Amino acid sequence: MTAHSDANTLIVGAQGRSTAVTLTGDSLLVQRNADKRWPRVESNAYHVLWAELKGGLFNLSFLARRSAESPLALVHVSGNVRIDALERTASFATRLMDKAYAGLKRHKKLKVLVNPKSGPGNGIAHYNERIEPVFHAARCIVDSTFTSYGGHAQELMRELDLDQYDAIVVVSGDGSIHEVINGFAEHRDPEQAFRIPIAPVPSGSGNGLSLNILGVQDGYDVYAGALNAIKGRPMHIDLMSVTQNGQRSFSFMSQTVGLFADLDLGTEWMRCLGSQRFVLGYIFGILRKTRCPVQLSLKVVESDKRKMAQDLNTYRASAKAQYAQHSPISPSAQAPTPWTATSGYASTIGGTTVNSTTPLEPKRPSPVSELDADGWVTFTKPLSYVYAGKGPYVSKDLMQFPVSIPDDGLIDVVAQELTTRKAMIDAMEGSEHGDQYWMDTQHYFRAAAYRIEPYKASGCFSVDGEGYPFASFEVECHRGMATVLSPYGYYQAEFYLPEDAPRK
Ligand SMILES: Nc1ncnc2c1ncn2[C@@H]1O[C@H](COP(=O)(O)OP(=O)(O)OP(=O)(O)O)[C@@H](O)[C@H]1O
Repeated sequence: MTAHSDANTLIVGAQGRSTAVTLTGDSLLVQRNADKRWPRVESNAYHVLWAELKGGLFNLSFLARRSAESPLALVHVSGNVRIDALERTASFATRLMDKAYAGLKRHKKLKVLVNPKSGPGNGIAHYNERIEPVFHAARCIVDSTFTSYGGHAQELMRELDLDQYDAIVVVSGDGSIHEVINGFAEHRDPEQAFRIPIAPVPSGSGNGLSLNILGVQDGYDVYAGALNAIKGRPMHIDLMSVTQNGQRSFSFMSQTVGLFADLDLGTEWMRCLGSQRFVLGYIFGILRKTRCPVQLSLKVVESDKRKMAQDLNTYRASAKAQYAQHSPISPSAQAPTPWTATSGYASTIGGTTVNSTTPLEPKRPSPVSELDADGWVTFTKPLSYVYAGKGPYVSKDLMQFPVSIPDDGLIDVVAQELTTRKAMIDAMEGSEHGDQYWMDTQHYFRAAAYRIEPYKASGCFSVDGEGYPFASFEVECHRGMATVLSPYGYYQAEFYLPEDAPRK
């Protein structure tokens, strides 16, 4: 063992089997000379779940990676402390805990919902074997429910006792998150319910929210999701309300008709394949090359792709700075081009800046009609699909909304023109990085609202991956309405202007 006993290092355990724990700034190094498989474990204070001296025994639990690309693993260290080292050990544990929970609550009260049927059906095993041990190590107070049927999570959230919990942890895919927000919306005090943060722990097929919050490396890692439930800070996100046949429901991630709805809802029988089912469904859909039988109308706020990418980077820089100071992310402070119902809107369509009172003068042939008296335009080209939502990833293979901002009060609406099979196959290349965003046939709008009117009776309509009737609907955005926990304070997805992109 190379560690020596200085102010930053604690040595515990019997000689020959001792463990040295070194805390330098926020970095944690654990050296275990008796552990031949993983003798040197590097981590940091954020990943520390608990450290304490109890009955002459030092205990430390934390998450760590074997290498930069590895998933997280749960590590427990414990060792006897000599009587003459008790005081020093106690103060080391206190210092480590103060760093580990700087600005954060300890002993969080968590309501955990586990969907046993999500994705390949691993929810219960994930929970028992990996997630619950993390909450136990962090001394959280946990109240867990394994959902028994579709709609169960929504019922529970509708009746939730709001004073009882610090966060709602959802061990599932996006369908159960959809239920949680709709349960909150039906609560007798919805405003208060939506202030309780939601922490997704991925065990579904798409896990879009988890990917957006934790990033691609950690978005499928249940340890990272569990840690975020303990250590993440509240981040406000917009919700979208979908009104159809006089009924309103809420969506946190996406609404889609055409190719992507067909592949999402039409591949339920391939659930055991995890996210691979979406890739197969996409290929089947391209081969069929069906026109999406709807009319799309929008209240456009922005459609200049370069400007939207620049806005994203401005937003991220500001969110990073704000989060670094441990301040909660405020919905009003950072979003560019805020839209309010009373101010009208400024927008760029086809590269020309317009506002709600000036007629459109596009430089390129515009893909939309002229503004009507109420500020709506209609998309005029034949469609392959419409995909609208918030948050860059809808699954690990598809960054559908690369420039999305969590709380700008605007919906990102993608209208994909019907184009050649080759172009659609080519669009798969780099779609995990959002490269399809730059396709000329992919029209991308930031909209305050949009409307879909089918002109055929049959088709698929998916909201957050759940099937809805194929009938007219309208979507509005509700700024910063829900709260999630986040380790970063912004969607964890990199997206660049083509000239700024790092070489792959
Ligand atoms: N015990 C249960 N039996 C059957 N269905 C359930 C049960 N518990 C929850 N559900 C339903 O399972 C549906 C799918 O769950 P979920 O979205 O979590 O997984 P997924 O579809 O695999 O993931 P993703 O949405 O990320 O692709 C939800 O709509 C939920 O209503």
